[in-house]
Amino acid sequence: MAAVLKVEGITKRFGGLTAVSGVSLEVKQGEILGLIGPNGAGKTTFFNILTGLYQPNEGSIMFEGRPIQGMKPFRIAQQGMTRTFQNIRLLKDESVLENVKVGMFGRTRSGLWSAILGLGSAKREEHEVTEASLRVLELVGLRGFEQEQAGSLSYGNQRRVEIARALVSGPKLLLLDEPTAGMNGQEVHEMEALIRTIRGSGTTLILIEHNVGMVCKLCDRVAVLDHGEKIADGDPHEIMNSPAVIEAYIGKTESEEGIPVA
Ligand SMILES: Nc1ncnc2c1ncn2[C@@H]1O[C@H](COP(=O)(O)OP(=O)(O)OP(=O)(O)O)[C@@H](O)[C@H]1O
Repeated sequence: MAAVLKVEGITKRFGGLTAVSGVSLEVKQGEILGLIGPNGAGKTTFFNILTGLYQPNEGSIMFEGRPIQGMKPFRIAQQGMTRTFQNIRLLKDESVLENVKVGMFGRTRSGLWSAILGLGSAKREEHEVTEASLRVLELVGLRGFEQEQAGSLSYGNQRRVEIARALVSGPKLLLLDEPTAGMNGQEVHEMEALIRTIRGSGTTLILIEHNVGMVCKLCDRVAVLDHGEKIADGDPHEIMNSPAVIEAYIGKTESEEGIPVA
């Protein structure tokens, strides 16, 4: 399988703190890659670098064979890499439909003046954006909710709106930052099914997730960050049993601390 994303030697420093240190990673077409690690390991910083919010101090990023460093976030989204955030970021007073349409910002061809003057091309485009938004709402299971106020939806459904917004432009690679954070068991179960549906529609995914059970069930491969470094990359079940990964999660081993590890 071809690599959709190829990251080599990415480092990001904040003053004296190295949040991401020499990380290399490949993501193949059609796979779900889990990105895990303890709190503060550098996972979100890594997403922020991929999507252009932060510039790395070192390293290179190739997306579909083209370098994307230095591009602004909206340009990277135009290239086909979109994301959701750990904290839900919706226009809570706007309708679900309007929130999803925001995901097409920068993708439309008609200029501001055609829209203001009500020209036919702008109207056609508006219709296409609405149709695309409704299709993606169907995919995430929210058809029928399009006129609801986004802020009035349940937590789980607000996350679905965020995902719909990230999907409406038809990305090749979707980055999900803790999509099940704060969800109950039923919502987690539904999110797993949605992620499978998204992959089934041909989108490659990287998933930051603390729910290890879900990672094992869903991901084809898992990469582990600890203190900014990639300490493992491979089959989810093998990774979860790796001593280095167990130690990263539960701290020092009994040989160092004299405390039996449960
Ligand atoms: N803008 C910033 N300025 C300074 N330090 C930052 C900044 N962003 C992140 N950091 C630091 O970089 C380190 C990695 O943070 P990051 O949020 O990437 O970790 P994480 O693995 O996503 O953690 P969590 O699982 O808790 O979300 C942390 O020590 C954090 O405090």
